[in-house]
Amino acid sequence: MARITLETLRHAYMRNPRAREDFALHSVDIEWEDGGAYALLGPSGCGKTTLLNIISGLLRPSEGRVLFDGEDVTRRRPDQRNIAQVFQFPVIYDTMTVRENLAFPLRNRGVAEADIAARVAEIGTMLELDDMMDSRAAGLTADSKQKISLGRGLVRQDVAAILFDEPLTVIDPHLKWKLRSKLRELHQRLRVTMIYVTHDQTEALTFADQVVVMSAGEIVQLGTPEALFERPHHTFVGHFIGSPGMNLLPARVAGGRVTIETGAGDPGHQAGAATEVVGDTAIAVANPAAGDGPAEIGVRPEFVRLAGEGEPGLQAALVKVSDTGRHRIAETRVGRHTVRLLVAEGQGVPEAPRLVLDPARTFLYRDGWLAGEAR
Ligand SMILES: Nc1ncnc2c1ncn2[C@@H]1O[C@H](COP(=O)(O)OP(=O)(O)OP(=O)(O)O)[C@@H](O)[C@H]1O
Repeated sequence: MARITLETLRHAYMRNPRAREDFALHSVDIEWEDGGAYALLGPSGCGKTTLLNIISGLLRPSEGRVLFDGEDVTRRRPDQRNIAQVFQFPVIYDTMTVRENLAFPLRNRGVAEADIAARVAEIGTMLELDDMMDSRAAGLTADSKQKISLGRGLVRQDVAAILFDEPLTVIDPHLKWKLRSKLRELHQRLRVTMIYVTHDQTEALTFADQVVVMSAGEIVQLGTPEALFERPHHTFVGHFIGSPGMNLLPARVAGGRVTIETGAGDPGHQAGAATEVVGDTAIAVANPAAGDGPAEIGVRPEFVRLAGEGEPGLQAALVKVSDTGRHRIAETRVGRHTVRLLVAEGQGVPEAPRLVLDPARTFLYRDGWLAGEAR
């Protein structure tokens, strides 16, 4: 096992990259602790696979260094790095039995036969493959084949890390949940560094102790699932994590005072009388609002509530209330902007509600980043 450090990595697939958009990865700096369970989360095309392939050595970065326990491995080939990688689709030998497939990575490295037999049996049991150990892989379902792939990734005990690239894509939805919990349990037993790539927030949040969120070739936050929820470092994290995501409203800072720009006075604004917001509304935020200029306010629907009788609040207009099964969500307009909030079962929402944003959970963002926070 190893601590993996990525130092000022950049990668471009094209020759002579010039513009920022020519790079698939921009200046990635991160340290993966030895034995950690990480999820690498981000939308399609943000650079997750590129990052994973740089760690495993399938790809050499255009710039920067990869260190394992402080040792520079940037120029080492995959087979010299001791990394196990599980891909989206099964990589197995169809003509071999399940047992032979699982044993293969160990035989390849000259592990003693008695040790192979014990380890293969253990992994087979963990993945519930016991009753098919002597069947040929060719005849098995896609689910079972992918379980073998997972097993081949997990079977070696000497690896620096195991990398999973969307490994449950081909798995049936009900089995997906089970396997994800299984992987988490295996991590707790094996304590090997695991990096699990996904674009699915549920998958990331249930698997990992630490989630690395990527957007457009950049890491925008590394934190626990709670930290990503409670204090998003970037508006992208606020929006991408959570269902529904964070409310974002254009704002302005002047002399330390933060006001929401409701857009109510804009010529294009078609609000009815009840929705009209007169002027801009001062808002209390949790982080420093230093420096005048344009900004954004972010607050999650969980931290917006209806004002009580006579309590001041942000004037809004109700658009609709929907029930997702898990929550009731009220969608409102504040001037030109949408603000969603969670409302309790049976709680009435007036046509012209006033909204209170929890000042401890309302943040100011500048150019997308949480204001006043070190990156
Ligand atoms: N072999 C390649 N040649 C050229 N461009 C590539 C290559 N592989 C990836 N890219 C580009 O690099 C960027 C990052 O791709 P990457 O596959 O790393 O993203 P991803 O987050 O893993 O996406 P997905 O979830 O769709 O796999 C994308 O713009 C992609 O088009």
